[in-house]
Amino acid sequence: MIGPNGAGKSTTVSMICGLLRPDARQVLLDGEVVSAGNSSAKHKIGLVPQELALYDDLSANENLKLFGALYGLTGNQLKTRCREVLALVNLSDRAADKPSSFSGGMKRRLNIAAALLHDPQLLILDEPTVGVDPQSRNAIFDSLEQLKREGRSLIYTSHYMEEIERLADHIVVIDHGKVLADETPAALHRRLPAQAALQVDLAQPADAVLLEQIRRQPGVIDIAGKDSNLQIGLRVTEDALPLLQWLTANGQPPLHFMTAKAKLEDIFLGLTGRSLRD
Ligand SMILES: Nc1ncnc2c1ncn2[C@@H]1O[C@H](COP(=O)(O)OP(=O)(O)OP(=O)(O)O)[C@@H](O)[C@H]1O
Repeated sequence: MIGPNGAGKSTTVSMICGLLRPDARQVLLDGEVVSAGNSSAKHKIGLVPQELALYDDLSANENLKLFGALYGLTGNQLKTRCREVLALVNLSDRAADKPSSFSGGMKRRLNIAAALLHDPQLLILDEPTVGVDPQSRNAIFDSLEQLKREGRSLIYTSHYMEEIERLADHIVVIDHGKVLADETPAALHRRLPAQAALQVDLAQPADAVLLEQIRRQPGVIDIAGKDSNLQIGLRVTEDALPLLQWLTANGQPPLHFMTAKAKLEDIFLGLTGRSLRD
């Protein structure tokens, strides 16, 4: 789920977890209504809240034991689960240390471990990478990808399209409490008029006549850049080869070229607008 600041992501997460009652309709999990009073449905959910929920005076393992006990785990089962979730988030060697000595990324990973103790079917993560460095972000994503491979469902909120693109099989874009798109990444991508970009360096600067000729070639949506360095928006990647052949045949063989898939970020900005949010 992606949306700018204040879009309603955390509110939606609170409703899915039964922490907030929707004004209309209801949340169903496996056909069961999720509500404050339905602990069987809530037991199937693991929540990683936006705010860290850890006790600084307890070690990582003691924190997990406490959360596990709240879910009704005891004895060997509790011990085993603590060990398993610490391994999943790569914190086994820091089990005896207190979160106060952890980096932001390690605290986030411990928070994820806490949400997994009771082996939930559905893991909900509310912007779990806020304030973490790229290394920790990558480690978090490795763990989440492993959970996906194990068949667990994830609901992940973010305002970074690159995170959503890496993880999601289905993307929901929300803003001002409304769903703006609800589809697969491929379907969302198809909404872009130019789904590919071709960057070319020509031997000589392109004049107005050449630019107009390029603009009329099949698949060309728009042209940016200037002189001999052009960025050409193409309908699909397959339009690149005929265009490169046409340039060569018309005395402008590209010195360098590169194709790239257009970014879903543009769709996100197109749907939610470019104005700043507070
Ligand atoms: N469907 C809705 N209808 C009306 N108000 C809503 C709705 N969803 C959220 N809000 C209100 O919008 C505000 C921001 O919501 P929320 O904190 O859920 O946004 P967010 O997307 O999680 O933002 P951030 O990225 O900054 O954490 C809150 O005051 C919330 O009560």
